[in-house]
Amino acid sequence: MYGQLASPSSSEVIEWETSFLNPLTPKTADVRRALIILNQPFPLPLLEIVWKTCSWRCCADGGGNCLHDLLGNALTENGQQLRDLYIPDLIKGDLDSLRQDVRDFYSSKGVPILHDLDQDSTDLMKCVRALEEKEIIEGNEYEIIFLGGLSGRLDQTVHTLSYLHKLRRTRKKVYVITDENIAWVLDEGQHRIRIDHGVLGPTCGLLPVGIESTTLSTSGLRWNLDGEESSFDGLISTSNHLVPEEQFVTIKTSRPIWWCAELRRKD
Ligand SMILES: Nc1ncnc2c1ncn2[C@@H]1O[C@H](COP(=O)(O)OP(=O)(O)OP(=O)(O)O)[C@@H](O)[C@H]1O
Ligand SMILES: Cc1ncc(C[n+]2csc(CCO)c2C)c(N)n1
Repeated sequence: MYGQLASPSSSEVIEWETSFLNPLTPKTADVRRALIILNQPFPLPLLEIVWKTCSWRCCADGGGNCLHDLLGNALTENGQQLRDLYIPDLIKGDLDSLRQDVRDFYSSKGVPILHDLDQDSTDLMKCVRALEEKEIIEGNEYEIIFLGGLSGRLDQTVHTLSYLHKLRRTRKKVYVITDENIAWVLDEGQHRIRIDHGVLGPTCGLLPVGIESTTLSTSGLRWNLDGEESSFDGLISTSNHLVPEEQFVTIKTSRPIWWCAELRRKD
């Protein structure tokens, strides 16, 4: 399916699951995932989980600072530098945020650091372009996990919302994960999301961002919709709840929407 449009046919139900967020799930060889670390703070337990599930890891410019600083000079139980266990495959961007000491550290570890001066694309887009080049060589599409990008600067947050909305046309699965949420775009059509209640919940939302309006029908939520119109200017399902007894949430939408679910805290 690589290189073709990812839009679903009208009768197809797209299946989603987030078992990769559960540290107990064994890594499956059939799904390749790429991690793109953005310039936003994230906690170590979350990094450990998303790092393990991805086979290609890239830092978008100042994302390299976040990775470097989070790991600090901590040692593993064997006395190894923790930082040495989290060496990305690439750092890319306009490099106006990557600090010199971080650049020197990762350079010394052999990480390619690509300076892309394009002033019409963001560091996030530059990293996706690098992944696309890799995919062309390998002939395989990766699922993407962006770490960060939904909080902080409003222009960057809206850019993330818009960019994933557009990526739905060419890619199958793209997720954004922050310390509080996992979120992704559901294209128009029918979706079934397997809910791991140990990882997700209790709150969730269906967000009509970037569209005039959509008609929504859902099951498995505390407040379901039944062919109702949802729009930015009208009804939006925020602060909805997953139902502990329900293993799946189903969503039928006439236009693309953002779906988000709260991540359960691990402390
Ligand atoms: N405050 C923020 N809120 C949300 N996302 C952010 C924020 N800061 C950075 N990002 C994400 O991290 C990426 C790398 O950020 P960095 O700070 O290195 O570059 P930038 O110069 O601010 O962003 P860009 O060059 O992409 O406009 C950005 O492309 C963006 O996707
Ligand atoms: C209409 C328009 N608005 C803003 C920018 C600025 N811009 C967008 S992406 C980017 C690169 C950041 O690393 C920069 C500077 C532009 N080019 N075109």
